[in-house]
Amino acid sequence: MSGSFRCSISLSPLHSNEFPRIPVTKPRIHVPVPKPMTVALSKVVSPLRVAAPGVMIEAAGLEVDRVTEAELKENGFRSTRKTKIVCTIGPRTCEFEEIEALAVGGMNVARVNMCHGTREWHRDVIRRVRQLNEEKGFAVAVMMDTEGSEIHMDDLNDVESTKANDGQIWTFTVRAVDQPSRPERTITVNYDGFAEDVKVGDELLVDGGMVTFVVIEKIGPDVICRCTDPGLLLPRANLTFWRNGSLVRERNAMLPTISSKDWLDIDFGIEEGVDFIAVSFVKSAEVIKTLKSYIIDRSPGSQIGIIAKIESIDSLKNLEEIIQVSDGTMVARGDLGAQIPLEQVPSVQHEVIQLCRQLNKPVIVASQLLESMIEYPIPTRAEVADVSEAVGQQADALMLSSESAMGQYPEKALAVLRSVSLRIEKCRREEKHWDVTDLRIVSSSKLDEISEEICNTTSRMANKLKADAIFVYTKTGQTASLLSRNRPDCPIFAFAPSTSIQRCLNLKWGLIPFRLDFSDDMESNLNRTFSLLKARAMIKSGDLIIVVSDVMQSIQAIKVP
Ligand SMILES: Nc1ncnc2c1ncn2[C@@H]1O[C@H](COP(=O)(O)OP(=O)(O)O)[C@@H](O)[C@H]1O
Ligand SMILES: C=C(OP(=O)(O)O)C(=O)O
Ligand SMILES: [K+]
Ligand SMILES: [Mg+2]
Repeated sequence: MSGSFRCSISLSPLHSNEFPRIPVTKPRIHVPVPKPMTVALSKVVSPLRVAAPGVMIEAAGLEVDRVTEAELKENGFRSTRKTKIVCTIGPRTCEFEEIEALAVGGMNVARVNMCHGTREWHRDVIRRVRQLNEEKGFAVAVMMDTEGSEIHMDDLNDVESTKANDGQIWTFTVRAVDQPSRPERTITVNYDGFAEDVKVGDELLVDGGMVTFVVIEKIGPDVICRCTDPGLLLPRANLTFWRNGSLVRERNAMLPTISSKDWLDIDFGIEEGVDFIAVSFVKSAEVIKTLKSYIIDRSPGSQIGIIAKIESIDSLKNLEEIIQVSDGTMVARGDLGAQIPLEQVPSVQHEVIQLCRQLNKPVIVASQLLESMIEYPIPTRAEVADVSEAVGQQADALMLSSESAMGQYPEKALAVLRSVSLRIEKCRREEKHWDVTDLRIVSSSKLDEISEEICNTTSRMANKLKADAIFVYTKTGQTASLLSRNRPDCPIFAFAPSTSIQRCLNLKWGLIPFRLDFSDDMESNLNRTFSLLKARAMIKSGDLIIVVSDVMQSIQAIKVP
């Protein structure tokens, strides 16, 4: 299947919250920003809601993210957004109201990056997300991203950035330099072997080439460099070094994927009950397996999903095994682009997305999607094209990094992701792209294979019959996931018995996760669900629903009574 496709162009807006027309000649002036979901939210009044305004109570045992509920009502069933959105929480978005604004704007997963900030800072953020979920009826999942053993600069004494000019001489050192007495143009590096690994003549790339130096001399722990490509040095920026046009992987290639600091962060993540742990610089499947058994030992029955970040050369060599053992993957294009030639990044993205789909794992496309929106209120056309490509390739999720962590327009960036997703998904539906992909069998037992075939058939049936929704009653989330993998036209309402499964399903394409206690009696489950959803005006008589469950291996097509 190819990620590119044609799309007919309509001149009138399709949805009130769709991406606005962009002026062609004068960029960055007075462009209306897609309307946030707040208006729709005020309409979400249901008989089940009995507490203070905006607070959803589990009055009758059915919980759904209230923004999703609003989106469903506003856009209609088939046009509900399928592509999920991950937002990195940073200094710009860490207060309760700021996180709430992102949740209202459609954030499905909040990511904290342990590379920055203190554990206390992250704890506060995680707890605010949880509080928001509990008090306001969101189902935002939390992802903790490890620092990993990358080589990076220190935090620059807490200054926001510092400029390196052409020809200037800078010292990169592994000495512990006392902060106040640090000489000018001296940067400390976190990796002890750094000075030994580099050689005179090596190129030192900051953040994959945002600033470049050449090594001119080594004096013990100090590496003296001349700036050859000037630019801004940012706190904790990543460092790679290159020799004769190739990435140098000396002893640093032997650094453990999970450092001792990462293990402490992982303990912290387990204690705080995060939903996902994203592992930076994964090289092999082994590390994921080790982490999984560690988590099971520490926290039996834990639902924490492990996301493998594809951002190193080594991960590309072991791609399939890594994806196989992980619960999801992130195409971490930032560091990936510092380790392989930039022009190879798009094809790696395409390959990882395809492979994840085949192996039934969710995939996130990350980094620089809307980089210019750190500073500007609208994106560049090229960025919109990049987002469109990722949505067209049917990635499960898109991620904001600096745009939401420290940019000036986090909510606008989120609105752009939302509206581009809606638009491109609609194009795909109109083009009927659903019948082209041949999915390989992923199940290892005959019983699972039957479920898998049921899911494939269900999706085809739902597309052909133009069903309004697929309902899936899923105890582990697996059946829901197999449906999502088919990327059907209509939304998949996934009823799961726990809030942790509900949150984990939030990362998967097209799944609308509900928390619902259900029994083995499908008829009573259905009657109950229909009446609960009808009471909330989420379905109506006559809607065509295809129903599957992992309790009973069957498919039912039902008109809502
Ligand atoms: N917890 C935090 N505290 C301070 N700054 C942060 C935090 N999280 C993110 N940031 C800022 O947002 C930027 C983008 O975040 P991210 O993409 O996660 O990190 P990085 O660019 O280091 O890979 C970071 O470079 C940093 O400046
Ligand atoms: C998402 C990425 O990882 P991080 O932001 O942690 O460097 C990346 O490198 O693209
Ligand atoms: K990280
Ligand atoms: Mg990275």
